[in-house]
Amino acid sequence: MANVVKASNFFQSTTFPNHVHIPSLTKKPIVSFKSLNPMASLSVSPAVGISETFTKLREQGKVALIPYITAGDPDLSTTAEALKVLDSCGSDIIELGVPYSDPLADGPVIQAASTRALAKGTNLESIISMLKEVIPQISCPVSLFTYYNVILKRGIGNFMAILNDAGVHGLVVPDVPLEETEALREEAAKNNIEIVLLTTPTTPTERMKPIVEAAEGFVYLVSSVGVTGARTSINLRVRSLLKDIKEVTSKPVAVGFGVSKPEHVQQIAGWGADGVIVGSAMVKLLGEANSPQEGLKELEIFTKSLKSALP
Ligand SMILES: O=P(O)(O)OC[C@@H](O)[C@@H](O)c1c[nH]c2ccccc12
Repeated sequence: MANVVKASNFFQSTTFPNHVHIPSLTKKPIVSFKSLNPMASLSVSPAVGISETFTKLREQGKVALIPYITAGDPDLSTTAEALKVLDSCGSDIIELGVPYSDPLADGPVIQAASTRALAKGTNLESIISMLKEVIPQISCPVSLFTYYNVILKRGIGNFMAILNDAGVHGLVVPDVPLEETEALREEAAKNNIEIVLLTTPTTPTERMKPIVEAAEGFVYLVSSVGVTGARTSINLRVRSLLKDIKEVTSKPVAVGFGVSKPEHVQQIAGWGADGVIVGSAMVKLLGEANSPQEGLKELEIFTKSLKSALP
């Protein structure tokens, strides 16, 4: 695995990896999801978009719980069930990661999850096939999470149309250079998709401002330098970083990286964040359990513990 660059350099990079490893893509969906759940025909009211979700939460004085899981780990049918569990446990937005062979900004937990998912043949096509079945059954919006090359490989317009057709509402692309986000936003807007952008503790103010200005849905504040992965404590600088960002925008700001305990989400909410993103801690429960059923049960218990710690 390529040596992982510091996320701070990573996010400010104006170039992205010039080596491109794209897993071999199988064209047919891995599993048909119709048979999995006899209730599959049931659908809930269509989810509203990312911005609307935050508007509603603000009116209720609530803070968004935003889990991240890697699609296809331990397998896509478990991912389908995990999305429903996360939704039923009160997640407000779900970040679903497309596994990638060179996840430079990811720590060992998500890197391992991506490797397992790719080994199972997971690709964008099989993920989209699963989402077309599951999204009508959940009430919270889904935001896809992918590295830039997955988009470029298919063409930006085609990629956005694929997401729109599946009912995806948001998109997070951690390695897209700010200078290239306009092309993404243009095609995304045609497909009712909001492009979330990230800022970090080492992003200079003069760069944070255009990022915040261009961000749609919410601003993703990366809490600490380095890669994704549960931390024992949250960087205390997040408090002042939130203040700095909120001085230049009224857009919602959600904090991610390292969040792994109810006291973390409580602390971040207390600092004025509009949302909290939890990834590795969720991915670990699902991907490293003795069985998919056990992983789903632990995910449910953990998600409920985080939700109850949020206003
Ligand atoms: O895993 P953590 O430390 O809880 O952080 C959220 C993170 O997983 C998710 O938002 C994410 C997954 N891969 C990324 C790459 C870059 C930025 C963010 C991410």
